Amino acid sequence: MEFYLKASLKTSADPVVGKEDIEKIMAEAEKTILAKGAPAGEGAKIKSWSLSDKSIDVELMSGRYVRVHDAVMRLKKALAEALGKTHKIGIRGLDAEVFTISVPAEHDLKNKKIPYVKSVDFNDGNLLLTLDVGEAEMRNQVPDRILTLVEDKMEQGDYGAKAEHWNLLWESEDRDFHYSEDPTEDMLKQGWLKRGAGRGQWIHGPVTTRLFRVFEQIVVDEILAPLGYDEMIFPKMVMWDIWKHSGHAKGIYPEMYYVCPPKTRDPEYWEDVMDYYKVTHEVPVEMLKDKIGDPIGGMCYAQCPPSWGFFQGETIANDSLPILIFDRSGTSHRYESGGIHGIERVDEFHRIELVWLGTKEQVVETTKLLQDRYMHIFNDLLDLKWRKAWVTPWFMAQEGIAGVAADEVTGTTDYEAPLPYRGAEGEWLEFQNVSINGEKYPNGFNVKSQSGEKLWSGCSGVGLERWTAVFLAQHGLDPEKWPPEVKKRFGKMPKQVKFL
Ligand SMILES: Nc1ncnc2c1ncn2[C@@H]1O[C@H](COS(=O)(=O)NC(=O)[C@@H](N)CO)[C@@H](O)[C@H]1O
Ligand SMILES: [Zn+2]
Repeated sequence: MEFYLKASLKTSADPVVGKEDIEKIMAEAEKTILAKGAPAGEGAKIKSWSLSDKSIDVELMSGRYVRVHDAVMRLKKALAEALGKTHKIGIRGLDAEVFTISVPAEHDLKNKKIPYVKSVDFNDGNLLLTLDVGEAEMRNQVPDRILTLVEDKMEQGDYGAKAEHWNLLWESEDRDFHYSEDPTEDMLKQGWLKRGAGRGQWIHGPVTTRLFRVFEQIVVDEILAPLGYDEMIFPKMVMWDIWKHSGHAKGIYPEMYYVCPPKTRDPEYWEDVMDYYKVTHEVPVEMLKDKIGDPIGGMCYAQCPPSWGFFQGETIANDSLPILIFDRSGTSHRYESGGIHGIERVDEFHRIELVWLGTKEQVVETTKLLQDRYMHIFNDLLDLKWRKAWVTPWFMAQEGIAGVAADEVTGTTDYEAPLPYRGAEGEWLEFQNVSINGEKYPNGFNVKSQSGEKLWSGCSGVGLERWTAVFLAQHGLDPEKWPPEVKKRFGKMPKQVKFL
């Protein structure tokens, strides 16, 4: 896999006066700034460079490490310092004249309409993507996301691009990580958990269960109690009708777990199945197919849709608004992409789902209060390296729609964190999100307000597997090394079952 960039760094005056300094930087760069963060020899390379009377033109190449768009920013910084200080020449901007990514691929992409991708050419086992990106896109990791999107397609088969929309909102300061193992591997070794019998399913022992409950308690103590959220229990088997009103019925099919009832409770009807098992000790799945009814819906997927059945068709008194509720009553199930994953990507997961509804002002205010509380939790209690990004609203992604919502307020903020064991350029993991869903659900479920003002809603999904994956990936498995607020709540390590 190879990145190539031909860039022109626009200078405020003819850079030839700084030729010596530029030569020095270009000569050393591959060993210094373009090598930082990469395994030996895998940094970015300078293929060529030259000066025009108003720019420094450079050709860069790279593999997976120090990608050309990161490399050119590092070069720009070094050149700007050198030229600025001694020659009072500024670097005005950066034009990417040619930006290509070549990826090994078995086949061409079916859907070539990917944002910022000018062309996709497939020949002899390679996909050549020609990008049309500016400095902002290069800073916002757009090329990385295009690569991830294309690699995901390779891995999952190219079933239509849900082009990701992603814009960095905020990032915490860097932290030194003293641990860089894959926490799932470590937890398996220490017997904290075991893989369940099902795909992407885990059995949590006393230690990880304790950690889940510590995180849950932090959410209760720091958010739900102080901000006045009331607990409810949302149904966990979701009927088609709910997903028709929520919009999931447009696109949920490839990733949901379906639920079918028996055609009848009459035991005689099932006698042949039971006899078959008793004789063969095999479950006659083929026979079952004719004896079960049509799927009535599926297992909980997004967690909030079934709550709207409580408000559907109602008019809500003004003094009941804003309504602040949450649910942690059961599991969510998604038929996730193939391959063996750690606990960061599972088919059965545990989430606290917060839902709030009211007028637009009330929802925007509630969301802001919530974001502030999360900022406190991740900076002061969990002590994480993390960031927030504005992304395609979760409900659009789940309906297979790309892009962003109509207005600039409606949308999803993804909370992401690096997993040190994935390496410096490794993909960050989304560990929760906060969304303003606009009028979508009150409209979808026909919910009105006494004042007649349009109702808005928001929701936030706190994934306990994800919090745990991020927390342990950054802090390791030794409670002595955990931030005090987590260590205190965790208490004494539960006794471990000893397997001989
Ligand atoms: N396969 C999975 N494994 C573990 N956690 C998951 C998985 N899928 C989603 N989650 C958790 O659930 C959170 C919200 O999921 S979401 O699809 O992004 N958003 C929604 O469904 C919204 N209804 C808010 O919950 C994610 O941020 C993540 O923390
Ligand atoms: Zn939700």
